[in-house]
Amino acid sequence: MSTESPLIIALDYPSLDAALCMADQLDPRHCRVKVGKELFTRSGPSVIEALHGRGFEVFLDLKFHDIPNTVASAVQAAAEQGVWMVNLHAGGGRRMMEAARERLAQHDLHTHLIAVTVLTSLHAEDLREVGVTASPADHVERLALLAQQSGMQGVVCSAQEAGRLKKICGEDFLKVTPGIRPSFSAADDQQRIMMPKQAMAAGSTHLVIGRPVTQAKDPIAALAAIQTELSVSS
Ligand SMILES: O=C(O)c1cc(=O)[nH]c(=O)n1[C@@H]1O[C@H](COP(=O)(O)O)[C@@H](O)[C@H]1O
Repeated sequence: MSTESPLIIALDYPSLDAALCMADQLDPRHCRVKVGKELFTRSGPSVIEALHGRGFEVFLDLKFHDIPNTVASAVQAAAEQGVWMVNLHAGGGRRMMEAARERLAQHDLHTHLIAVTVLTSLHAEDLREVGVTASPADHVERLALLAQQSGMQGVVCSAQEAGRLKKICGEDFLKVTPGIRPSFSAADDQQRIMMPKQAMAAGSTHLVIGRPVTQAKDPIAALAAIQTELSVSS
């Protein structure tokens, strides 16, 4: 089932049962879901099958980063499971991204392929420690341009960079933004954050939201509050 909603709920749970318990409270007409490293490592492809069976479009977030052939094969494996979106790290470089893109084309697979730029948990000092002297915004811009030239359909970035990327990469280039924090939630381990409505106004095309919903006392009330905030015009 396809949806117009920009919301992607991160099912960061330690078991298939816990993830499906949450999914069963969600409506695939109103959001997509994301399966990440913990859940996939524990449950394997069966979680994807179960979510597809419930009508959800799935973003498989395994952030591949390896030599070109290995990443291309992993992306193919993900796409063959019918996921809506899969990601890799732009830091893996042009040849890695091109190999993944070409592999999908060779097999006529239409999964959205996007590249992670600078993780939303990082700030300038973290980048300096790994030898990157550029600001997070400049490094995101550099990686996003490289991702676009390498045939990616978009990037994962923070909403703080979405406006700049809209100008330089265009509106159609996807800006999938985690680090979304409604007024009622804590930042947790995220550094470059923004509120949902502001993120959409800045140019995000999709909002990834995990703990503000999944760890809320009443997850469905939290999600409803976010949806209301998004639909109220300013
Ligand atoms: O690729 C991602 O989804 C991702 C990239 C990034 O830079 N930052 C980031 O938080 N994520 C993921 O987005 C989700 C954010 O979850 P919350 O911080 O709980 O809302 C987690 O599943 C992260 O793994």
